[in-house]
Amino acid sequence: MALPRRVVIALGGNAMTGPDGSATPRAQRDAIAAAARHVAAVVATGAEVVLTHGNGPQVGNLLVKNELAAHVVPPVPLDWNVAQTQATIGFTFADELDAALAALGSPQRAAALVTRTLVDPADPGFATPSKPVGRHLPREEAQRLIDLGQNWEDRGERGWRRVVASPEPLSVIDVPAIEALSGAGFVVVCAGGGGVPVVPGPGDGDALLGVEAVIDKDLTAALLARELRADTLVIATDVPHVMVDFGSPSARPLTRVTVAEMRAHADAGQFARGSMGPKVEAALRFVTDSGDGRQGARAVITALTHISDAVARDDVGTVITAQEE
Ligand SMILES: NC(=O)OP(=O)(O)O
Repeated sequence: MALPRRVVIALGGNAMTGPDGSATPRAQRDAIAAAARHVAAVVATGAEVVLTHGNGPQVGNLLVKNELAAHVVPPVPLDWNVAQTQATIGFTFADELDAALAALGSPQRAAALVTRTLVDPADPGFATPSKPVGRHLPREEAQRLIDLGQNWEDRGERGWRRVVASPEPLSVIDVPAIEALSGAGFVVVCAGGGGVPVVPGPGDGDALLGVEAVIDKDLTAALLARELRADTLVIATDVPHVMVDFGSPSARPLTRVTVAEMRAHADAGQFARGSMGPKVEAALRFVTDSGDGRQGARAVITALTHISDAVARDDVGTVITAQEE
């Protein structure tokens, strides 16, 4: 297998909290330091690396702070919260990536970019909140907040979680800046939390406007990878493989699958909405939409601890390709 030239890596917001879901600054810094070492190992393979990350736990916590302090200081809209999470996670990643790269003897350094993603103001995702954010709560506490007008849904064993509007990403506005930074040798941290959602201004030549939503970062990662003409999209999660028949005696890991096989599994309802579902959808979109004359675009879904092996080898994680190779 030829080593990829450009790799986009997507990390979940949960990978940047403590093992118990703790989102204290110390827990987030420690988790990001561990993740940065794995990302630096990918850089050491020689690929140009662009890193994007989630913000589900962090942006949900900012929402709570806004609401609790609303009688003291003016609350800010959700798109501002997304930008704030890009800044805090971005600078922490830049610090930790710089250290991890230096430890490997790499001269490369990181740069974090506040990034906007265009969405359609008429997207149905605004009317039907679906993106889980923030902490899990027991049903009784969630019900109290539902009674106050919030949207919460049952997320199974861990409890209930708030859901917010989540439109489809249409275009990553700042791709030219990402390309310039990457071309100058930086490991670029960008499009965090799926990007700050923006819509066109009301008139010709008007500035873009932020809108209150949180975009799914895996779907933005697929779009970003395609717009950057990456060879490989790596979606890091907490399991080594995507499973089918999960939780049943016939459960089995998927290793190498074609787009057609993976689409059939997805259509059969194998992957949970709000967890493995968007990762699989993102992988399918990237491989399908990258079929514009380039050979070998592939997506890998695997554990964070396996990402450098997944870039250098073709037998690690769940590998999705256009056709059997
Ligand atoms: N924005 C987003 O998808 O974040 P998570 O991956 O943390 O849920």
